[in-house]
Parts: sequence; C-alpha cells; structure tokens
Amino acid sequence: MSAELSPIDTAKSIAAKYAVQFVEDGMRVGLGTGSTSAWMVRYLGERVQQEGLNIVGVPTSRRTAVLAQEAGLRIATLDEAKWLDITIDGTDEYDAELTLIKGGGGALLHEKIVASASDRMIVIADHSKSVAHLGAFPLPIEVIPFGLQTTRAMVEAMLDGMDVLGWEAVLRTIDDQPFVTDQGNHIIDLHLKRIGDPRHLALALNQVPGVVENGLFIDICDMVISGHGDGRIEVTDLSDGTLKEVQVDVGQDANIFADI
Ligand SMILES: O=C(CO)[C@H](O)[C@H](O)COP(=O)(O)O
Repeated sequence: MSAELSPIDTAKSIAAKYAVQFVEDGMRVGLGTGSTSAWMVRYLGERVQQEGLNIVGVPTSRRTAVLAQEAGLRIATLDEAKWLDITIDGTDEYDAELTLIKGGGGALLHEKIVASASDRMIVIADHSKSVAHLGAFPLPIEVIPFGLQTTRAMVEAMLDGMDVLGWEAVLRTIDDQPFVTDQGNHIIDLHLKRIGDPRHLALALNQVPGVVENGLFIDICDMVISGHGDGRIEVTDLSDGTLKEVQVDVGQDANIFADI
C-alpha cells in the first residue's frame, strides 16, 4: 500500500481490501458506489487479474460501471444476474444494529435494490461512519421530478410528527441545478439530527406519494468492515445472528489477505 495515503484513505482502502476476500470464484457480486467502493472495485479487479477469478459484477451506478470496466471486471445488469451472492458497498452512517444511512453519493435506490437481492451485504467504511444514533448525516430520499416541491412539503409535514430532532428537507443541487439520479429522479436530504425510530421513519417516508425510496437500510446489512487510519480493522458480523467484533491489526503495509 502506498505510504502517501491519508489516514482516511488508508482506513477506506484496508476495509475494501479485507472485504474482497469474501468474494469466491463463480460469485455474482453487487458493486457499491462511492469512494470506499471504488477501492473495492480496484481490489476485486486485481484479484480477477491475478487469480483468474470468474465473477460477474452488478454495478449500483453508472460511475461504478465505468470503474468496474476499467478494473477489468465483467459486468451485468441485475436482471441478467437475477440474484447475487454478495454485495459490497459503502455507507454514510451505521449503528450497532447495522442499520445504515446511505445515499450520500445519490445511488441509494439502486444500492438498496441490489443489496436486497443479495444473499449477503458487506459494508465497508472508515470508522468515522460508526454512530451511536443515526441522523447526524442528512438522510437522503429519492423523489420523482413531478410535484417535487409538493412532495418536499408533504415530507416536512410528516416529519413534524416523527421522533427526530429536526425536519428540514433540502433539495440536493449540483452547479445550482437539482441533482439527477441514474434513474432520472432528484434527491432531498433530510436534516434530522437524530433519528429515534428508523423503522417507523422508513415506513412513513415510503408512504408519501412522490417518494421512491429512502436511504435507511434496515435488516439488510450482515457485516460491517470498518478501517482505522492506523491500519486496524474492526469486523461486526450479524450473519449468524450474533454480534461479533474482532480486531485485526493489519498494519499499513501488511499482507492483510493472510488474516482471513
Ligand atoms: O451510499 C453511498 C452512495 O449512494 C455511498 O456508499 C456512501 O455515500 C459512502 O460513500 P464513501 O464511501 O465515498 O464515503
């Protein structure tokens, strides 16, 4: 690993490198979106080149599709792959129950569909994404363009009665224009500060007409691999119904593949 990496990039890259070892020959793999997932795509590409793995990747965004092709991965649509063995993706926040806030990169809709169509979802993150209570990171929701401001107002009115500390709904923009998702929709970021009941909120949001999906991932993630800038990794595994935490001191230059 390059000694020039910042602590945050070290944390992201070692989490990604650890995660790709869970990919086995013949697997269909969901490929997440974002800077941590970009590391994962590169490391997966390395494994394909070096070990001749026969895998197919299903990208969760156009950006990831481009990265995957550059990394030499064979890609397919979700409908071509039908069901996936594993999805590896990043997150914006995760709590002790492995409930996530995702969508900082605007790909939450495809990410949720792909992760839900997978036997296993592994999340990779730098340790700053770990929170006691979800909600400091604005919760993204994907909304259709028609009636955008009306949908926003309905969402704000609904949030007023929810167990949250704030209820500002801000249309995401880029270059002063509404951000457009791969699905042609827009993103509204909900500044809630603290989410008391994620399950209730997720259900209520998806009942507002015009809301396509929200960025709360509940009972979807099986494992979080969390990297630290000093080279340590924590693995929180819910796949056998228990919460386990292991610490693996991989060191910045160590061959962490030997630790699994
Ligand atoms: O949900 C996402 C994109 O929609 C990303 O996984 C999330 O924003 C984390 O990104 P990064 O790895 O760059 O911190």
